[in-house]
Amino acid sequence: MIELSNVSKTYGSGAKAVHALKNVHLAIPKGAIHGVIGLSGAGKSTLIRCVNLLERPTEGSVVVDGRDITRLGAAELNRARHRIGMIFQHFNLLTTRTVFDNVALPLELAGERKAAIKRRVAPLLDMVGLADKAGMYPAQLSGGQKQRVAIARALASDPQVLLCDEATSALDPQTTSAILELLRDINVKLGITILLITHEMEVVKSICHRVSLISNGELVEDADVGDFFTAPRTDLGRDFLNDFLELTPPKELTARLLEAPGEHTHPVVRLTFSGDAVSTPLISRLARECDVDVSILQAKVESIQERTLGLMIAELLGDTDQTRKAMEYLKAHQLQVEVLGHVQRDV
Ligand SMILES: Nc1ncnc2c1ncn2[C@@H]1O[C@H](COP(=O)(O)OP(=O)(O)OP(=O)(O)O)[C@@H](O)[C@H]1O
Repeated sequence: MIELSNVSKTYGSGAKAVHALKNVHLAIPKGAIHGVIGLSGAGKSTLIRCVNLLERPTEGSVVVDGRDITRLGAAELNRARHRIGMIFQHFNLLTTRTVFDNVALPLELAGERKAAIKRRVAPLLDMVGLADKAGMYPAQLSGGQKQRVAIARALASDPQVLLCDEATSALDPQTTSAILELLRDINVKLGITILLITHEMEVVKSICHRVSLISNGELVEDADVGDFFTAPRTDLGRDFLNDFLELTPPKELTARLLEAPGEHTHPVVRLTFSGDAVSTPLISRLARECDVDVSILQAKVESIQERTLGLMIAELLGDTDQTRKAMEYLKAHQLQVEVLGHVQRDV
């Protein structure tokens, strides 16, 4: 449905050139919900704006529903854009128009008749749960209600694709989940393909099927959401995951962590396990089979889509041979083992 091939975007030129996107390839099938995550300035907004040509790529093609929209003339591009809805972090509603008139706007611009507009807007307001707010003005609405109006407006021209630019970033957690629920509903009921950009892993976890990670204008990961949350492939992916899961070693331990092992040190490890490993009593088996003690400092079990993910930070207490054997044992049982550092052993 959406296919970006070799897309690059450079702002400015010469010494002031900013390479916001570099050779991006991205394929999103019809009906998918795809998230793009990245740090501030990574290129998320530029990427999503290239999909409806709010930004024109410097290079590459953007194919939406089989047509390369970078090659369309002005009139054709305008028509193509009608089938690509977009919602924004700050809603972008017209303050002097009522809720009804905001939703009606794209239809008015398309030259629809009043009666047809009325027939179209009423069910849309119903769908987003604002049937009783048609005559109100944006200033009289909460943030969540404003975003619902923006969603109804984006759906007015019957789009095949909905682009969401940090659509929940200005909302509190409860309102965020209600809006995400609505987006999921729209995806299921109307079969609309959704591309969203966010810096919130919670958004990705809640509704996305796949996720891409963007860093300095490059897509560095592109994975099924379950895979990304259980086994990110890059350091940045792991940082996002650990921040989201809040699984960082306690401060007093970090202060004592040494980078390299010493004569009387033992390793502190972060263990990530999924699938069968979650329900297997691996830690007690590890203690028995490798003759080590395991001191658990933090542990957490998360449900991500249909999969369970376990995380743990632990000290492995034993001599060098025992702890090495313990790490091999864990890896052999499909756990990811990351050595966070080493702490001095009490002797
Ligand atoms: N119109 C512009 N002119 C020049 N540089 C720009 C322009 N828009 C974005 N940039 C630069 O391009 C890079 C990517 O910006 P972009 O807004 O796409 O990132 P982002 O990931 O969406 O960031 P944020 O999460 O902070 O919104 C940044 O270095 C930014 O400063």
